[in-house]
Amino acid sequence: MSKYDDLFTAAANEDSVFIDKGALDPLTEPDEIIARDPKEAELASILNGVNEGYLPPTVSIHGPPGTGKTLTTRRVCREFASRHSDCAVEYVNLKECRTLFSAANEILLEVAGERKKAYEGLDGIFEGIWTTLEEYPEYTILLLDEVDHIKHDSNYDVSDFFYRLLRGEGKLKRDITLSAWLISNQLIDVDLRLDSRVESAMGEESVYFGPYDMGRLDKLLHPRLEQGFRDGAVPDEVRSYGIREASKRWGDARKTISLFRNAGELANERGQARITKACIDDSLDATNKEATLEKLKALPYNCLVVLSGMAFWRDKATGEIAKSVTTSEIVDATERIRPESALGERAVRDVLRELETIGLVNTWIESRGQGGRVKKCETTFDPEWIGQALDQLKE
Ligand SMILES: Nc1ncnc2c1ncn2[C@@H]1O[C@H](COP(=O)(O)OP(=O)(O)OP(=O)(O)O)[C@@H](O)[C@H]1O
Repeated sequence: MSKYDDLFTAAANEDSVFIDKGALDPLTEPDEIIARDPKEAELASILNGVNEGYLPPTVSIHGPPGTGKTLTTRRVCREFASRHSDCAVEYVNLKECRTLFSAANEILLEVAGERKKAYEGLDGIFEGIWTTLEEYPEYTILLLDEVDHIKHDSNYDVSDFFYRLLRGEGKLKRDITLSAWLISNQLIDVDLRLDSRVESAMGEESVYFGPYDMGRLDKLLHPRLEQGFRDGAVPDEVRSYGIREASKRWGDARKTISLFRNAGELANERGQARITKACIDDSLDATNKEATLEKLKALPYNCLVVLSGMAFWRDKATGEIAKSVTTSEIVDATERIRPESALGERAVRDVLRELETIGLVNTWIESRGQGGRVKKCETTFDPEWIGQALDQLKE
């Protein structure tokens, strides 16, 4: 026997709680969309416009993460297009696009299979898009996913980008019918502060995907748990407990699927034939931490500077990171940690407002008698994770 035979024998787990772990990967496309019939009907009714000679210029598909926006919208649109030769659907995810130029180039790549060079500018890219779409069926639906990730950059303005997409000269000249479906966590015209000329060019249509309640999460998880786990590995009361906690905390299908997979891994590590409530509890903490670290790592630079400033001060007695700090303490800390990117009081307040909106920080005003009033803040998660997120970003 080679050392690898021993290695693989030791790694094999005859008593694993899993029989098909792939079923517990949220990236695995399910055969069926579950518990979203009303949303599928709303989307179908908008699509039916093709039969009536009209598609809205934009449709906003919004709602919190993991609520099935992408899965449902893509599936329903594709099924529709496969039944209507006068309709084409293209899907582009804008998550990794750092500039508006690269976002437009992603769209061009999807429709034409090529990218333009920087010197051709947005004009060149949009010209390429319209020339290609001229050859397309009468109606084109462009699904733009994670559209809230695009931001103003030093060369172009988001409103300008959308104006070209909706009312570009090349498009109007060729009489192209394009319906842009904007998938995001926020209502896009509010989030991106689009100007009024763009707002008036956008459609009114919007479809909201709310968080999943317990009943829906249960239905959604049922086939995955059946397929993923051995018979009896997830006792009924543990399954209900996990689903109840997941719906209370997140209402997010992706996180709930991961919750059960992590809990199964913990049961295996602990040599248990079944998942217990303790595995769910530990997995809830781990899933929460994982999700928060992901959120932190995706934040803009100034947000990370402010959070580092919050985690700078230590409690003298315990040595732990101070639970709450004032805005001037944050300003002071940013000067000490990163003098080159230190932030003033006003900038810190703006960033704190942003962090509070996305649920990472709580702020309040504290009265100090004669000393006046100060704004205080604390993180909604363990502040030690800030350092961990920064370390992961350096890796
Ligand atoms: N109704 C559903 N039926 C079956 N599986 C679902 C359903 N909703 C979500 N899922 C599962 O959860 C995963 C995440 O869903 P999806 O990507 O559509 O969410 P989203 O709302 O677009 O999330 P985000 O805003 O984070 O992009 C899907 O890949 C799928 O595995």
